[in-house]
Amino acid sequence: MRACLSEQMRCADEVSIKEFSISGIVLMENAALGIVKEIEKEIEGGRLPKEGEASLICGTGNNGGDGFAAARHLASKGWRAVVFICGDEKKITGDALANLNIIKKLGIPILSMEDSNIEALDIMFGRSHMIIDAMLGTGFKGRLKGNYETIVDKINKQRKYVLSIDSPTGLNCDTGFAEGSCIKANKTVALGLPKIGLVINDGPYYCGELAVCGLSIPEQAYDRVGISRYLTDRDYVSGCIKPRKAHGYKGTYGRILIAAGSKGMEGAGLLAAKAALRSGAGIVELAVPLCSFDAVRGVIPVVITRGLTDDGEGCLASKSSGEIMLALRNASVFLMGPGLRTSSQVKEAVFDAAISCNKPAIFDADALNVISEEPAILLQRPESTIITPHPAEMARLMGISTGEVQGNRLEAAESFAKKYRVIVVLKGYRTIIASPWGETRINPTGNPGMGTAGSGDVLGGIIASFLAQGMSPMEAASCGAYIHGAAGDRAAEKYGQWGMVASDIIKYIPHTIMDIGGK
Ligand SMILES: NC(=O)C1=CN([C@@H]2O[C@H](COP(=O)(O)OP(=O)(O)OC[C@H]3O[C@@H](n4cnc5c(N)ncnc54)[C@H](OP(=O)(O)O)[C@@H]3O)[C@@H](O)[C@H]2O)[C@H](O)CC1
Ligand SMILES: [K+]
Repeated sequence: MRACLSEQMRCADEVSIKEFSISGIVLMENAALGIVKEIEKEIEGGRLPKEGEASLICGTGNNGGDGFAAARHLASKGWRAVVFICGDEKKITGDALANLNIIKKLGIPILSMEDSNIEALDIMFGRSHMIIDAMLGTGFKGRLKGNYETIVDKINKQRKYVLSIDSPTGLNCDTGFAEGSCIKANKTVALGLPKIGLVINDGPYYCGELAVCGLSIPEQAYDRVGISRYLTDRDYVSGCIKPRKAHGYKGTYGRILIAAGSKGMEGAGLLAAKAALRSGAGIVELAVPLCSFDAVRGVIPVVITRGLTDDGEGCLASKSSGEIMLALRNASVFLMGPGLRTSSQVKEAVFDAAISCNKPAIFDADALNVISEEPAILLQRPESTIITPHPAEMARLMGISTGEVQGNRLEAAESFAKKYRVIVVLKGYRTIIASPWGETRINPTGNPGMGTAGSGDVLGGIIASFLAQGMSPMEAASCGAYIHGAAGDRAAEKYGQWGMVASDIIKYIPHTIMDIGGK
């Protein structure tokens, strides 16, 4: 599913209205129907009573208009809807005014700043079973002004069920950060497309559950606006995980060469190798420095192992790149980096391999740490190269601080991907997958328990595996991040976020793939 900026949503709205003749009042009506449908799901799930009192807190823009229309539909379903208008009623125009006039005629109680003391809100909220936040949506900018901050704080204090229309009031829909007070919703119904700020940074925290109501805006409208950021969803992943061929054999599912490890860091390559096999790769060969060879040989019987010349100090020697190139002749995909450590010889080996390898490749961990000394080396690789940095590695690659990366995750990943013509998988909360051609995907799965040693090695293995099985690099990176996160979510259910370790993520890869439709 696509995700967009507020400005892009406004443009898509305009295209729908002007070019496809879907009038604004139709969009607003669809919004109201979609909101009520989501409320009905909450009733079915026992999170709301069948009928009760709903307080709809409406702003003077179209977000408020959605609230007026939703009040009408709720009233028709037996709810006692009470509307509170924040701000100057005279500012209400267009479709929002049309809906306000309807609810006035229907006799739905409407309170406004003029005839109601703001303190009366506490009594109103106290009686309510549900508070609907229809104050501000995509029109909100900066920090809450006027009475909004007080009202938002009052709503949050109530601890009632809160549903936000389009966006929690106070949240910047583009950045996913709130500069001041912000509604903490139980559910947010995004209209049209989810805005980027709802799915990154603090957005998911304020949104609660995220539902999307399409409003009948056609895909052509989004194409016209050029929206090329996506939230990876289950349907996308299950579409990429194709049934295995009846006549397939191990060679059909690719052969991966993993160059990894150093003395004492043998686990990294083993985790990547096992994750690759558990996600369907045909053959996996693990190449480690000779000094680590005995520690990996036979640990996973189904993994082929190979020793590479070491530097006598526990790491790869620079001349190992020739041996890597030999091994790569049989491979369809190359993964380099987990546990290599950094040294000038490792750097030479990585650079030689990066320049000489013409197979699809993934560079991870220490391979990225050495590449960060001269990132331009990536320009010598084919465009399909994937890099999987965590925020500190991304910061090193870009020569900025980790804080700067985390404050602008999307922009960091996208600008690096474009500049160095690689697919960037920026790990962390809501992993970003950015391509050189402008397509970006945000991954919704995963949990804080995945911040554990070896978790990134598992991700590298899964991506390599999907690549080896024929997915495009963008699909492999996006589906890899999704399956890794979803397997991590299962591991967290079983062991808890505190207790789970990287090998637990691997344990749940097969079930996660089966669940998504892979036989
Ligand atoms: N997605 C769609 O296709 C549809 C969306 N709809 C809904 O419309 C809103 C967007 O409506 P819009 O009127 O453009 O904007 P808002 O209602 O979100 O907000 C406008 C008001 O916001 C005030 N504002 C802005 N910044 C602040 C602030 N920092 N503090 C307080 N108030 C603020 C602004 O007031 P000014 O005094 O600054 O002018 C406006 O009054 C979208 O989110 C959907 O809910 C359609 O209904 C259907 C199609
Ligand atoms: K809102």
